Amino acid sequence: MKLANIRNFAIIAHIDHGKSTLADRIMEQTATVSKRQLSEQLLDSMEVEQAHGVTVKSRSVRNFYQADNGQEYEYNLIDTPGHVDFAYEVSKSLAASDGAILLVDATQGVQAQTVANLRLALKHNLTIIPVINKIDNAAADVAATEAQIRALRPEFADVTILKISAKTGENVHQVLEAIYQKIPAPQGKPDAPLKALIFDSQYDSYQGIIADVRLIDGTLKSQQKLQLMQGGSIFNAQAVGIFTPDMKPVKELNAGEVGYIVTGIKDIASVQVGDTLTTAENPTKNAIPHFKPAQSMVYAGFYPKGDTSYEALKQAISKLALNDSAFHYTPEQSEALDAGFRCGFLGIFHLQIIQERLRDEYHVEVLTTAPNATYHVYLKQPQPKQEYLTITNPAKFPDFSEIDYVTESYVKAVITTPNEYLGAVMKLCDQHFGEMVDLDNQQDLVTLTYKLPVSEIAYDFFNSLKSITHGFATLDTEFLDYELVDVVKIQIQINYAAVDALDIIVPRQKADLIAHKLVKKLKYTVPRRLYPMPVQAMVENKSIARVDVPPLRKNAAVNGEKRSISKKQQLLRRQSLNKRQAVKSDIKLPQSVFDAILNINEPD
Ligand SMILES: Nc1nc2c(ncn2[C@@H]2O[C@H](COP(=O)(O)OP(=O)(O)OP(=O)(O)O)[C@@H](O)[C@H]2O)c(=O)[nH]1
Repeated sequence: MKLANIRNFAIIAHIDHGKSTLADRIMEQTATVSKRQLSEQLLDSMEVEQAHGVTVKSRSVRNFYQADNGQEYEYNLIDTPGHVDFAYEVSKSLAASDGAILLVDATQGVQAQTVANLRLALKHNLTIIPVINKIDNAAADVAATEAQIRALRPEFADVTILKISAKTGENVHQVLEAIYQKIPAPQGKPDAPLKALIFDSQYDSYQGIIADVRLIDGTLKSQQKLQLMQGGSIFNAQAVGIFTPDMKPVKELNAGEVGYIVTGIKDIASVQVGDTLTTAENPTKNAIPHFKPAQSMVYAGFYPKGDTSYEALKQAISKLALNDSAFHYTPEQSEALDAGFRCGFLGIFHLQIIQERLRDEYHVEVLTTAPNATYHVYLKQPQPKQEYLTITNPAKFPDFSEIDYVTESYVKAVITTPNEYLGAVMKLCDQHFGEMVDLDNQQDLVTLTYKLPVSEIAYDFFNSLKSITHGFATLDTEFLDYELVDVVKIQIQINYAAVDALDIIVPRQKADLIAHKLVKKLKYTVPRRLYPMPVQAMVENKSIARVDVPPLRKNAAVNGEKRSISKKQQLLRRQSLNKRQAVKSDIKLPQSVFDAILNINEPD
């Protein structure tokens, strides 16, 4: 296809505004897939996506469109996720696009993620086509939505805003026509040396790493000798192809096109998203500027569970990380749980999706520790060449006697809520040490901007926000900086033995409350023994809360047991022996113990 007839575009929107449904209609109306083939939301094929009804991974698909002007166009469409935790996926897709369809649900109007994704698209200099969706819905307020869209950008003031129903297909044809009329063709040079952006990748046990590429210049063929400019690997392309949306091999990919390449490389670390692909013989001079790596907001430990071995978990995690470049991991060792990994995520929903993908796609069982934020700990006697320690695992938090002060990562949280919930939202933010930065009132909606510590929103903040606003509020977060905080570590001892995997860092002000809640929860989740076991929460070497996990059987010393005196004495001897032995904890902690910590930070 000649460059002038290629269009690469993404569909961006707030969550549930209909991106995947529009992608389905586009594939149907361009006959990329037949109506019969088209199960609903064809591109959301992952199990987790179907279970949650959301897009998690971006996906690209090539369509051929017979336009009303008599010409044929190649439309490379990239469907993107809408949830805040997957903004990094969106930004990778946008780097491979020249334009974006900005879809807004007429029943909800412009929402937080509409604005955030539009901002991202403008950062990539994309041409935007605003489209109003769900006009068939009785609750649609098309005029109000149109006014909101026009108010977003000065250049939207007099553009045509299309009004469609992705569900019924009404006016989707107008979108197909607007794509070639409005979005520019790619700018590449077909005769220049090969320059291609790797914007995604996945691992196949037979074919090795398969990378999604967007060609800027040149041609990419199978059996070509290729080179990765950052990673340095040199390899022969095993095959090249396109997504239709299934993988379909083609002879070559040309400047401006989007497709995949089978690298044959099995070493997972050698292919990085954002790298530039070129030929080994005649390489391009300048690499494409690298993406900014995604910044992890929350961390949690992953440990093998059940029949899963450490090696199996390691394999699964490294393959998954290849497919999700916002997911980071490093090996770690816990006294209580042995060898595992400290993993970084963009948010709690991201963590949940990764857990489920490990289970569904890699069939490994994972024990997940309670999530935490990142801390910078400044010591009284700093280590040489190290101003502060970066702590992503509470077990590594230094002893309080060595600490001078601690700073914690903060985010800017933009919350959009209907007016009636304003009071409840402000109260929630106050309870989480939020500091209001801005309040903007537009008709029935209020947009609140808060500065919040990551640890306060890492747990259940988003769910609490959804619940107090009956699902109407939206949350958009952006990393700000590190700020001074007064925090302490709560250490848990079960039967007098410290369990490092249960360590948590909390604000000093809340330590007492959280410690009491925590031991109470542990009372019913720690597996029982034949004897009672104390569970204690320690802060700065002092026990501040304690409960006893009840024994499995009655205590032999309890009155009313119909046994002989000698039998009782024998039982008592055994019980006290058990107590003395339990110096190092040998208790196998089930997932429910860690889940008990998950929402500990929430007000009752
Ligand atoms: N009435 C009506 N419903 C629609 C229309 N378009 C999408 N929907 C429905 O809206 C819901 C969300 O649509 P999706 O296409 O999954 O939305 P999405 O933007 O891809 O969502 P994420 O991938 O989670 O960000 C689904 O139940 C669709 O059936 C439309 O034009 N009219």
